[in-house]
Amino acid sequence: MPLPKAELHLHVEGTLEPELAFELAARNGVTLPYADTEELRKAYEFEDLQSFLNLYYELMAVLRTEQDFADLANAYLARAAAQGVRHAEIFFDPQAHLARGVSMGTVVEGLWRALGSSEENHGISTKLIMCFLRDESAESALETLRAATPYLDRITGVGLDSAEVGHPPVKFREVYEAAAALGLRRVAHAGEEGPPEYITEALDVLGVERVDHGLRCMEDPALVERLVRERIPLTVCPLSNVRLRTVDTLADHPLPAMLDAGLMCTVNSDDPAYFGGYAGDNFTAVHRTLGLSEDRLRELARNSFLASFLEDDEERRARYLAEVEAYDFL
Ligand SMILES: Nc1ncnc2[nH]cnc12
Ligand SMILES: [Zn+2]
Repeated sequence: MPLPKAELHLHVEGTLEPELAFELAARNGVTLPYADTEELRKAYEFEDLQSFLNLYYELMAVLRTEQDFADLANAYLARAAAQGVRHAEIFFDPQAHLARGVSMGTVVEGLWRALGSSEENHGISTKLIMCFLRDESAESALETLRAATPYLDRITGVGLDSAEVGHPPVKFREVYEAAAALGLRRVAHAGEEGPPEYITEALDVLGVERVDHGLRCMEDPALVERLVRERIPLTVCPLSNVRLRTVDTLADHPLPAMLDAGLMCTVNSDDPAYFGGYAGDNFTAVHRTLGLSEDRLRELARNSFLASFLEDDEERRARYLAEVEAYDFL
């Protein structure tokens, strides 16, 4: 049995495996510019975040109906369950779908077909986090939030993703204020490719409770000290950082230094279909390559539940935490 964990940084569109992409393409009469899954997999060589995003948005063309989104989420939940994920807070990118003529209702209700029965079907509790694309306008983000208002009972929080550099958090001050007023939780990608200042801005201007990635905080000791003092969780994604060349190799990953500094890190998969591994694979990789001890792995798993938005169900959180403490690595 794998170590129980929560997944807090997972883009559902990034779980689209080549096999499912071709299946949905056939179902929806969409032609992909790749002959087969093998040729598609060969395109998974990324230079940086943008080169990945180009493929990520291109493949979304196959997602058209509620059932497509349900199938996508169910396939993820089944894989996550096999890797010890007990709770998942799942990102989705509505603007990428709205732009293709797929409605907010299709996306949210489709995902909900899987998430609403995830506990029974997969033993995983879930929450949904709606992300704004930071390379789109602030007005578009506000429109997206408006389009989501009929579905807010399904949505726990908002996030910020896509191309980071040149799109500082401050651009989204207004939509984050509006989201907070609606009672939504707030997270944002910051310090993946962007500078440490973006992390500070995400905290101070957007009021985020967790920072997604946050890796580049390590360039600013004062910021590290603050993140430690305020116990701000960072959702680190080791295999993603290698594939997107944020770090040279996994052996160079700053995760051990981050933990030694006292940062509240969690380990997550980001876009597992593209980056070579799901949550458990990321844990295994940091154990094997970075030599993280069993105590450190347990700390990462504990942090994942502590950093999750389970305030509405503290009993459940306590149960998951007890599972982590009782876990026997042998
Ligand atoms: N790692 C990542 N960074 C920014 N935006 C993303 N969208 C999907 N994955 C992402
Ligand atoms: Zn991400």
